[in-house]
Amino acid sequence: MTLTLVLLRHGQSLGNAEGVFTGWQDVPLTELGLAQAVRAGELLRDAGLLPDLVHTSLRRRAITTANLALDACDRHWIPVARSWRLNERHYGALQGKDKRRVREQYGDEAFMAWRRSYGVAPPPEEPSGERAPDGGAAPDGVPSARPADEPEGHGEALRDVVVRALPYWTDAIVPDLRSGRVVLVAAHGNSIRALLKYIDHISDEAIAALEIPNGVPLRYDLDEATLEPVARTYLDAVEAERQVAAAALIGR
Ligand SMILES: O=C(O)[C@@H](CO)OP(=O)(O)O
Repeated sequence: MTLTLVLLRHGQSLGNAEGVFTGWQDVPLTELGLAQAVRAGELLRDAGLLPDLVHTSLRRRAITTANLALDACDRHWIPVARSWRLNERHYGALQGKDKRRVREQYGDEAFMAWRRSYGVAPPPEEPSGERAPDGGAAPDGVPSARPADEPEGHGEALRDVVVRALPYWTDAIVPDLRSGRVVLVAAHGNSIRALLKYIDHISDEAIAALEIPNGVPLRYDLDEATLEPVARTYLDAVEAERQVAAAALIGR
């Protein structure tokens, strides 16, 4: 017997479209992102892969994506759980900064180490009275109240994301999987990379090459006893591959 997990990175966000480091900032989906979210639900419906419950981060790009996808496959009513532990990696001082400018200023090596290495954390935020303490203000400057159980964010290496996401995997997601239900996790590029680092035993070096496309459901069949992956499938492999290839151009 296998257990069924579906991982879904949010559709294209405003930060993605503008080439800006987003992290814990709470940005909306673009028109393309909204369409990708609906398409994700249609893919789930067409594959007969209907989630029984959903876990999301606390950011609207993941929550909106889950809502639209679930509506498109008539699973809008399923139970939902949310946690800051599924949030995007906190990008420290880089949040809100233009990726191309950061790459030009600090060079390719630092740019890629901050974005894709396992152990290198982005530079810490400068203390400033004008920003929300969690960097959670939307780009238009409207502050967003921090959810009650969300700690103040600091720049995180992917390693830090693994450390804070794993308790949620073990205590919240795994029990739902073990109950035999199809579990959807709607999250972010780097929080999904963190989960896959653990689930797929990806080495610290190899994780640098892993890119997660926007809005393409990724199905994992896990061995019931060991939780080892038996199969992994993007529901639209062509679109996933197209986006992964395009990711090489981010910041260029
Ligand atoms: O800006 C971010 O928060 C992330 C995800 O969009 O960017 P990157 O892909 O560079 O890690």
